[in-house]
Amino acid sequence: MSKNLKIGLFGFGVVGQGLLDIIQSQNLNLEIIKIAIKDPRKKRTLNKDLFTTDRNEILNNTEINTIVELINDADAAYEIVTTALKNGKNVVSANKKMIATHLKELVDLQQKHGTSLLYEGAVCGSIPIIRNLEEYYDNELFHALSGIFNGSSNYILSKIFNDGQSYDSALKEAQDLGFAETDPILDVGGYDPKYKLAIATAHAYGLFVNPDVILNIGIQNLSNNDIKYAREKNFKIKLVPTARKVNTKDIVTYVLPKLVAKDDFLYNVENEYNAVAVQAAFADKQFFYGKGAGGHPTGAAVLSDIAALRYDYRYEYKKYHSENGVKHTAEILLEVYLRYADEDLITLLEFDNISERYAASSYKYVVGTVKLESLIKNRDLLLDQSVFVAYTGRQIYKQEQLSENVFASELASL
Ligand SMILES: NC(=O)C1=CN([C@@H]2O[C@H](COP(=O)(O)OP(=O)(O)OC[C@H]3O[C@@H](n4cnc5c(N)ncnc54)[C@H](OP(=O)(O)O)[C@@H]3O)[C@@H](O)[C@H]2O)C=CC1
Ligand SMILES: N[C@@H](CC=O)C(=O)O
Repeated sequence: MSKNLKIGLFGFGVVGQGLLDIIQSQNLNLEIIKIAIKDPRKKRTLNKDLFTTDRNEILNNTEINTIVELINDADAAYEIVTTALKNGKNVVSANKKMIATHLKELVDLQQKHGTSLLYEGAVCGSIPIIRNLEEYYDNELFHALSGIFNGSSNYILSKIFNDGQSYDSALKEAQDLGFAETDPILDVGGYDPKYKLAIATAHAYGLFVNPDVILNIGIQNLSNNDIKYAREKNFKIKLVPTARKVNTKDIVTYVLPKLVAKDDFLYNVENEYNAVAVQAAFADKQFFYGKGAGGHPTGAAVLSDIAALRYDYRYEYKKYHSENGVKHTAEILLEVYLRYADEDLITLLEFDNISERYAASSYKYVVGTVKLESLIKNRDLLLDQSVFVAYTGRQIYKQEQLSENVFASELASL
């Protein structure tokens, strides 16, 4: 029998409103009892009696059995979600930063209190990737995932590459359309896709990676020279998170701008659309595509989670509980395009090999292979405005990795 859901909603912004629009357009067996917001002076589209600024009015209300958390404050979201789970309430959340940062604790809390936390809307908006990773793919056979996990930065890059728009005006549009985070450096700096990557990695491999150890380089330093370089070689630039097994136990993760060629799955993913390309042993490549930001697409994913709670659905984290011995590594060589100003950076990064070099007074770049560990070690220098890094898509394997047949086939993929 399906449960009658009595909902306490936190947040009535882009996603909260989007969810309400969808709920109001359908005849669903659920009821929103109360909505918590932050600013009591804001004009609302619903009766003011439905709103509160006191979170305990919802968290301590015994009639409410389901919390839907859609606020833009990760610390407050953590307090709300953990209290709700401890109080025996099931939770749906779209807060990727909060979930990625506290995932292990949130899994333990669900187990301890017999409650369920679902978060499909937190990763790639409307694309049902978490339930697919959780239910469909076996760990041994899952090789890699990558894609476009951030609608705002993809919107900006699309406007730049397709319409010749400026970075600043495209960012402003992404903000006006409700795609961007409150602080847009989370989007353009690659933090938001990093949180999403950490969550996806947990469901793909059973590996919980602290987002702080994942390298994220964003598009905030993109210059006209970088755009010209990419255009001349018929590439587009996309911001691409990747998680990949480099042998049977080691998993590498990173978020980097990528030079994307016409035959890449991601080349035609534009605007706020997201995509996830998956590589598994026998299924080979698969591709998920859909809107990754915006009130209605994200609201649709949130509603799908709410509906799943009616039937007591919960993530079982089977790969994590199987203790499969997978671990995180940064021991990998990547080929990158690097624009720079200071020659010392080239020395510090200890390039393994440089295949292309250009130096004029106002524009210098190299293309070469570098250890991911070196990029991580020098991350602060890579964030300087004079620097832009983009992955070319070539990953160089060590001889022992190549000798494991099953992974050698991945050389030219994802
Ligand atoms: N926008 C998008 O496309 C997507 C967003 N997300 C995630 O969904 C969440 C919500 O995003 P979005 O709707 O865009 O954000 P908005 O900024 O549009 O709305 C945030 C809402 O949270 C409320 N709020 C903030 N702090 C508190 C608090 N302490 N207690 C109660 N309410 C609070 C605000 O109240 P008030 O109205 O009073 O200001 C507002 O209603 C974020 O975690 C975001 O990362 C996920 C996928 C896509
Ligand atoms: N700011 C995010 C919103 C959805 O997660 C994005 O742009 O993708």
